[in-house]
Amino acid sequence: MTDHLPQTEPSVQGIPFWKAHGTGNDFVLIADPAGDLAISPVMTSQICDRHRGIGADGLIRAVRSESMPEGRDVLAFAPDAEWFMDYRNADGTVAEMCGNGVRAFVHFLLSTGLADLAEGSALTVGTRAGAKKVTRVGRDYEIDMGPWRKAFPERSIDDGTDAAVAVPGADAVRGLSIDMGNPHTVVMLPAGTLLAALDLTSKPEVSPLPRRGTNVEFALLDESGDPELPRVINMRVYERSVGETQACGTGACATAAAVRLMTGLQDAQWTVQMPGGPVLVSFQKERGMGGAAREHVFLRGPARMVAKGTIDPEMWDAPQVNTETAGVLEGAR
Ligand SMILES: N[C@@H](CCC[C@H](N)C(=O)O)C(=O)O
Repeated sequence: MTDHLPQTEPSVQGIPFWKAHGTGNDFVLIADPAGDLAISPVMTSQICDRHRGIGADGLIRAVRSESMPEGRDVLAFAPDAEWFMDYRNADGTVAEMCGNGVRAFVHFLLSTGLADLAEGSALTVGTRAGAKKVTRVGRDYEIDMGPWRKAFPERSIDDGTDAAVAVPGADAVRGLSIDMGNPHTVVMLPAGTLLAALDLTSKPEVSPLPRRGTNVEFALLDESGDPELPRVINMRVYERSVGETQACGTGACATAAAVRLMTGLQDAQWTVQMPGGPVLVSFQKERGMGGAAREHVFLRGPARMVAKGTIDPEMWDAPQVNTETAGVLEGAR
């Protein structure tokens, strides 16, 4: 595969970027095959700013796995993981994994010619949560997200929950913390709750809080679905280091896993309906392993390209502070 993309060193030409989304969870993507770009947290938050930047829930840098230390760690056990998804949240912090992001990432690799993938074939990508196998299925992508696990296996109480969650204007509710490579706490709301009425303009308080913080999902089982189709869970999410987003892929997987645990329903397939659209979450026992078979979660959904452009050098090369207002304030002295 040739690196035919425009050079991405900071320069008078600016930095090429692409924008894509998966069920409304949107990302700025930058190709940096050799891992030359130093993208600071401040730079990331400026790019993701919806008023002063391009605007996105996260920034994804596509780096060849061999070109960064976390990528080389993945290559040690997944030698086919040529590309690494370097994922940053909108506030500039690094995240281990992003389910919608992986779909957008693979779609980006294909759209820009950095990778090829025939219908029905799979590509392995590196992430901070390990290698993920992604299969192209029509206009969708299906990711083997690996096994899920309870974040606090010793802590669940009788109702299957392990955490208290508080949102403004509502009584504290109970949740269950699930590790999908990144952290999640899932609250299953009682039937009849109006999901749209939840105030997710500020961060829900979670106690105990998983060590690396948590994404918080609010889930409502849809009892009115067609029995011939996968059961539907309606869900909203408050993402760690971002805020409310239209959709969260790892969150959808954590939600389906938690709802199965909390309800005892053992369905293998679930539709998780989020404000940005539905994804399909499936559970499958790992094949061919000795000992206890672990259960893998599969996430299927779309990814779409939106735009491509150039980050202007005025922004890219700017000092990493808000000089814009600093100048005005200086003049007022
Ligand atoms: N939207 C993502 C998750 C992105 C990372 C998350 N905010 C975190 O900090 O863990 C998804 O689709 O999974």
